[in-house]
Amino acid sequence: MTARPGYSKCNFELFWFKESKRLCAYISCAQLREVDTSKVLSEVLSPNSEHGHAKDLYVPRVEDKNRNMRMLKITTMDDLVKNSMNILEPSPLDASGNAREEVLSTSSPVDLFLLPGQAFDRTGRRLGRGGGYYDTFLMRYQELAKEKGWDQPLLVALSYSVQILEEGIIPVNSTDVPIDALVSSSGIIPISPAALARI
Ligand SMILES: Nc1nc2c(c(=O)[nH]1)N(C=O)[C@@H](CNc1ccc(C(=O)N[C@@H](CCC(=O)O)C(=O)O)cc1)CN2
Ligand SMILES: Nc1ncnc2c1ncn2[C@@H]1O[C@H](COP(=O)(O)OP(=O)(O)OP(=O)(O)O)[C@@H](O)[C@H]1O
Repeated sequence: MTARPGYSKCNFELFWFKESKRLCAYISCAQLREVDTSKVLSEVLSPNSEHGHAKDLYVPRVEDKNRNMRMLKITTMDDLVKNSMNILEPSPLDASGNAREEVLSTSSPVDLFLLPGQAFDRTGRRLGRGGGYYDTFLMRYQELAKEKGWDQPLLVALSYSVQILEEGIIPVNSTDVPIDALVSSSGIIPISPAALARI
């Protein structure tokens, strides 16, 4: 699988991305051969960019092996340090020693999640890395949004074309949270009514 230059540029012209004010995104890991999010996230964080700091960005930090992951706010890529799995993640404290804002404790909704995965299908199945981190987190977030009466965020997975498998191959269990849309270099696949309504 080769990296595709320009991938992020074309797909993040995406309406959903442009419209989002608060997003949760993964920090891509080359070893895991994930779609690169570094360029688009640097742009989100760059004060000189077209988007400025108009968007709040929260990224994952794994807390333990018990499926606990938090999404912490970062303001610069320098907020990230490598963890034991070689994935960049935010330190719990910012440069001034203050606890970073956690998305489940904030008072406004997230519009968009950019999700990683090993494989996906057109019915919204996502095969993660077996940690259950995202499924657990997404379930918690969706419950919070329900309690607060917020719109549910759009769950968009970033995929290489070869990671999109035929229907019925990816196993699902009751805890799997389906995705709303798939974005690959060959285009956008809206899946849920929410994605179709917002395209
Ligand atoms: N970029 C990124 N960040 C992420 C995730 C992710 O999938 N991608 N996660 C999503 O949950 C969480 C971390 N979970 C992870 C779980 C396993 C492996 C991993 O390296 N798995 C190896 C096999 C390891 C082993 O079994 O020894 C692999 O898949 O090759 C990485 C991240 C939170 N952050
Ligand atoms: N919300 C949840 N509550 C309880 N157990 C869960 C929940 N979500 C996932 N699990 C359990 O965690 C384990 C791993 O889940 P799964 O294989 O779906 O992870 P994954 O989707 O591959 O990983 P990730 O979500 O981190 O990308 C499974 O045993 C699953 O039943």
